[in-house]
Amino acid sequence: MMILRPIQQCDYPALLKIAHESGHGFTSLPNNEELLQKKIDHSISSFAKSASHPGDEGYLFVLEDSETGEVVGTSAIEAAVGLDDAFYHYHLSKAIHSSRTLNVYKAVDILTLCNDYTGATELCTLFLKDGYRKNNNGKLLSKARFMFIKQHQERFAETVIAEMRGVSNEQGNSPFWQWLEEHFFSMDFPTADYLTGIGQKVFIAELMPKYPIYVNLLSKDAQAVIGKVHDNTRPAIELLKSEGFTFNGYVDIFDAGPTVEAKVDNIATIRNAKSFTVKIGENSGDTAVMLANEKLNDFRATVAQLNFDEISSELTLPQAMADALHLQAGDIVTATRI
Ligand SMILES: CC(C)(COP(=O)(O)OP(=O)(O)OC[C@H]1O[C@@H](n2cnc3c(N)ncnc32)[C@H](O)[C@@H]1OP(=O)(O)O)[C@@H](O)C(=O)NCCC(=O)NCCSC(=O)CCC(=O)O
Ligand SMILES: NC(=[NH2+])NCCC[C@H](N)C(=O)O
Repeated sequence: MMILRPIQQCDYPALLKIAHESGHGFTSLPNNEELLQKKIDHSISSFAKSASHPGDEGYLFVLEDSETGEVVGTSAIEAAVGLDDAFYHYHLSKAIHSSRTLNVYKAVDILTLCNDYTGATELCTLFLKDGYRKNNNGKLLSKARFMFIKQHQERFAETVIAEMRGVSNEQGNSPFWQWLEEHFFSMDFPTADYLTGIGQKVFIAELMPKYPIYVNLLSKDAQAVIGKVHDNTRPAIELLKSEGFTFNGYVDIFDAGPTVEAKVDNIATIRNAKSFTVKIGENSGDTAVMLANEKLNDFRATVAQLNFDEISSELTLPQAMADALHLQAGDIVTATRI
């Protein structure tokens, strides 16, 4: 069984390995042992804390193969971004340059530096090991976060965003960054991304062009990747689109990857998931169902093929599955088709 749960101290070696495997542009998992250890500590204290509104909490989940005990993936939620450091985006908008007299009409795209998503909840750190990219594992990692948000809405903001990894190659060259580097910085993309990941984002943003940039003045290669995702990130953005997330013109200031957004009440899993009372017994069906207990620091979620009656107020779970989800007969489980 694949079980999603909050990260624990003993997961440190697995997290270090994932930080290595996730590669360039995966900002939230830099190869920095001290920072990764801090992330674990911060997550454990966030799950343990009582919170009545979104603050600086960060919730880091891991996916464990219960048969082998191996940790094969991560996903995370930042309760509110930009509350103690500035959180930047470029916003893509249009300006019309027209002259009736000369019969000229031109619509030009403009990138403007902004902090519009300050206070939003951010989904991040979605990564699944190669051999495990099958059997709904990616869906579980991405979507179980919405069950957690549904159960603890007071801990999260009304707007939920995700910054998707933008285009860069294996060596870590990003066409958008290339242009910035040439004109404003003397630092490569992996270094800028690394500094952001370890929290030195403000220092970099100070060097960014402050005034709006006309997109048609950028190199053709830079223009071509604005709002485009890294090939490996296509499944991640598809998963969010299936939940109702949309692109509203906000892009990353370094690689121009798109940020997608949804209002919490419009997220499909949050709308569709329901609470059921657990019954213990045999259940062999063919509906793929995502299930989660309703605990905080003992949160557990999985996906299983079940006989699933959405109208009923009860859901029958085999003993082994109930055990893996830390549930007993009579407990409440959140469930939805996946
Ligand atoms: C993102 C995951 C975890 C997703 O796992 P899987 O690859 O197993 O997912 P999947 O179930 O196969 O695919 C999910 C959906 O995307 C569709 N899909 C897959 N590949 C596609 C492609 N090339 N183009 C269009 N759609 C595609 C599938 O058909 C499926 O939709 P249907 O079910 O409809 O068929 C993994 O790919 C991964 O670890 N990627 C590398 C790391 C990465 O770039 N992570 C995102 C960073 S950005 C981030 O972390 C913020 C975002 C966030 O936190 O959510
Ligand atoms: N445009 C970017 N590179 N943004 C960061 C993308 C990666 C992802 N949001 C993370 O958690 O690290």
